[in-house]
Amino acid sequence: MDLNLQPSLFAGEETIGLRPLDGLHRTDLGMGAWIDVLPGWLTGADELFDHLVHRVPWREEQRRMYDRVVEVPRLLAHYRAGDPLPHPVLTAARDALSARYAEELGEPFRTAGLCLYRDGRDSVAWHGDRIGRGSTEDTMVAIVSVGDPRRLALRPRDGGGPTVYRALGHGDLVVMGGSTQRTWDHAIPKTSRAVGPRISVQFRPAGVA
Ligand SMILES: O=C(O)CCC(=O)C(=O)O
Ligand SMILES: [Fe+2]
Repeated sequence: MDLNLQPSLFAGEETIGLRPLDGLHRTDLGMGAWIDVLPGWLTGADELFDHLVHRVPWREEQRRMYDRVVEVPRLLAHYRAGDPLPHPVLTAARDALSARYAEELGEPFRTAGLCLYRDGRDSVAWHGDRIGRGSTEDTMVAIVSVGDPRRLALRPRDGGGPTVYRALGHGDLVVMGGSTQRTWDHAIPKTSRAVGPRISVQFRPAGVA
């Protein structure tokens, strides 16, 4: 794969693992929506990036846009409930998140979607994860990011209020919860800055997409 992979300063030095979830910080977005953020949850993020970029069976996807078929500007991989994940730390992350949010979520995280943004031209347009139950029910989508940070943008669907940004990469965790998927949209905007690749891993409960 032709990726602009920067050699890491710390390559091979940090063990891939998880820090405690204690430092999670919640931001109330209003309308029952919130995000929890924990920078640097994952240690050895550069090593994990390297592993995932080479081991995951990345797919290109096309999408029909009116009368045209367009390339989705990022690479994708999807793991259904029960599928083995591409690194044991992702299984540990999913289980730690399920335990942490058990009471509030009422069910475990089950599926994992992986996205690879090769450079600043890769992106995802404004959307909510509303293909499944997220359109009608409160739910959660937890995202672990490795590689160069990209901005996750969130804005209320009704047009009221300013856009919220969080730069995510290098092992950061964000959890979108409550009504976020149906009352807010999110996006990874394109950027003209010179950025290296980023991989995001999204954990969702069954029936949320
Ligand atoms: O890359 C990200 O952090 C967000 C991806 C996303 O919103 C999605 O795949 O639904
Ligand atoms: Fe999304």
